Amino acid sequence: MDTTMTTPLTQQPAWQALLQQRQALESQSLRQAFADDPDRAERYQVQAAELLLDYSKNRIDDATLAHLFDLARGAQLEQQRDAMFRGDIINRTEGRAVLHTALRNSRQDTLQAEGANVIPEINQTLAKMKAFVEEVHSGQRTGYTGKAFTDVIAIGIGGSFLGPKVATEALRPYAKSLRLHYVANVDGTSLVEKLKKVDPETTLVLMSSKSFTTQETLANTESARDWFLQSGASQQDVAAHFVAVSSNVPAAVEFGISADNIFPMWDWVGGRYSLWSAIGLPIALAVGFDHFEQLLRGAEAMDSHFLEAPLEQNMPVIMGMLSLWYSNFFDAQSQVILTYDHYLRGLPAYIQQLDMESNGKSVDDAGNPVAHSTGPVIWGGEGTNGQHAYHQLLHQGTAIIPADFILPLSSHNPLGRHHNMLAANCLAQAQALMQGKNLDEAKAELAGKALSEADLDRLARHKVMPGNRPSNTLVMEQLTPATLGALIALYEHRTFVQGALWNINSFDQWGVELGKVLGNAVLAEIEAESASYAQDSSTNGLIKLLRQGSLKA
Ligand SMILES: O=P(O)(O)OC[C@H]1O[C@](O)(CO)[C@@H](O)[C@@H]1O
Repeated sequence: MDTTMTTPLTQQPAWQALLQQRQALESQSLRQAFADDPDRAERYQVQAAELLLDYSKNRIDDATLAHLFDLARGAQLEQQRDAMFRGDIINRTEGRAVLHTALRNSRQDTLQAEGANVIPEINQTLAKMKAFVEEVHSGQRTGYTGKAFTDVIAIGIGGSFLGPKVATEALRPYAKSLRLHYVANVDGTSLVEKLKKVDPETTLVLMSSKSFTTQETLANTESARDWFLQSGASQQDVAAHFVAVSSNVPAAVEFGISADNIFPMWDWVGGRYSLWSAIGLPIALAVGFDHFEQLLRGAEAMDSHFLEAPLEQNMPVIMGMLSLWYSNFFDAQSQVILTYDHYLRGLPAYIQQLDMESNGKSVDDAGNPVAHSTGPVIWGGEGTNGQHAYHQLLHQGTAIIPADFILPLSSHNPLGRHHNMLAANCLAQAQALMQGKNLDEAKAELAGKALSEADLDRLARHKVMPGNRPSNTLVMEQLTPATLGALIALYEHRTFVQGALWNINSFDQWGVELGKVLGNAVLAEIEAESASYAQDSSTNGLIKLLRQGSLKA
């Protein structure tokens, strides 16, 4: 089914209504809205898959929400969502289905995509992963000298790195004894520093690359293999220590990975949506296959909610529409993810790739320039650290930066009052953003200080906080494999919702290609016997410096 929108988004009646709504809300005070309506928090709250979203501190009212859902219906969001889950070719620039949801689908035996039933091969791969993880954990599978594995060097980049790394960090309380070390960057320092910590006899090298063409991952794997061979191991021993995950099995075999040690994935899984596939093998090695399965089940619970809940009570839809509301109607150029759990410290970087590589597009499905802004800059970090850094700008900067606060109700590490303090900071930050501080309040704070009227007025102006700064608060009882799975799936679907509304392809990433091609040409120039200096003058000058290794002329 072609789900391409017939009426462009900006020409839909709901878009026009939202423009007016934006004007009407200009004078809205969120602080006043809470004072006027004691039920506001309860009304603007939704629960799904063991997560609770409080979206009451947003620049919305009932009319705004109604128009946003109208806009979603006008854009055929439900039909587009169903097309994705069904396995239609919705990544039309690459001619691919988009079926990360099939990877965590325990309800169906059959799902046809790109001409084949994908469920049996998913299940076979899960079974192969399970067996492998159990063999490593039990010591049945050992290194070439018969010693049990103690460490895993997991090599991959982008989607073949961020998801596994973030999940491994987040699920640390569930960790088994294997130590995971992630290497992504082609900077040799990254690999060298990790290799210093491990013993080749007890180290498994797990390379993940969907394409098996990624320069960084191939270079790191080759260097890891050199390190292994230089330690006294033979070429034959490589088979016991090197494992690959890839959709390009022939390339992995050609690289020298034993066919038994290759875990397949498929074209219909986007890299940044792939942690649910064999790309998640490092997660299963870190925390056990049972916990990996719970991660899948948590994501599946969010999938069911996304598929079944009416738009008005649909968590990913609400979050996606709110995000669009600020991007398109408040000119919010960035959004911040603030995790109040140390184990979730890597999540902002994960969501950054997920959202920015998906929705950083400027042409629509037909290739025409979009008439509105698309993906915002996503950034963030862990609370409370950010409160002593960039929160200043969130509170008093000139830009509106919508924030997502993420908080488990209890900690895996109860330590005195620490969790209460952490949680209080989280709640207070959202409250401060929402209510702000007006001039009268700022002046009242200064009353009694020995200040002239002029100085008091000047100082008070510096202390004013505009308030009305929107945020969501996402809460879970505890960070578990299931709640982590639901949380990540929530952001995947939020990303989808926005891409669907904007009528862009959230599943390709052509923008990363040019740099790769130019990088090869520049590398050839740096390494050439005699450089031709055929680039622009800036690049030529920098190549010259690199070849010299000196700043001297
Ligand atoms: O898994 P691969 O094919 O090595 O790709 C790694 C990453 O590189 C990208 O293609 C971008 O260059 C991402 O989309 C992907 O997650």
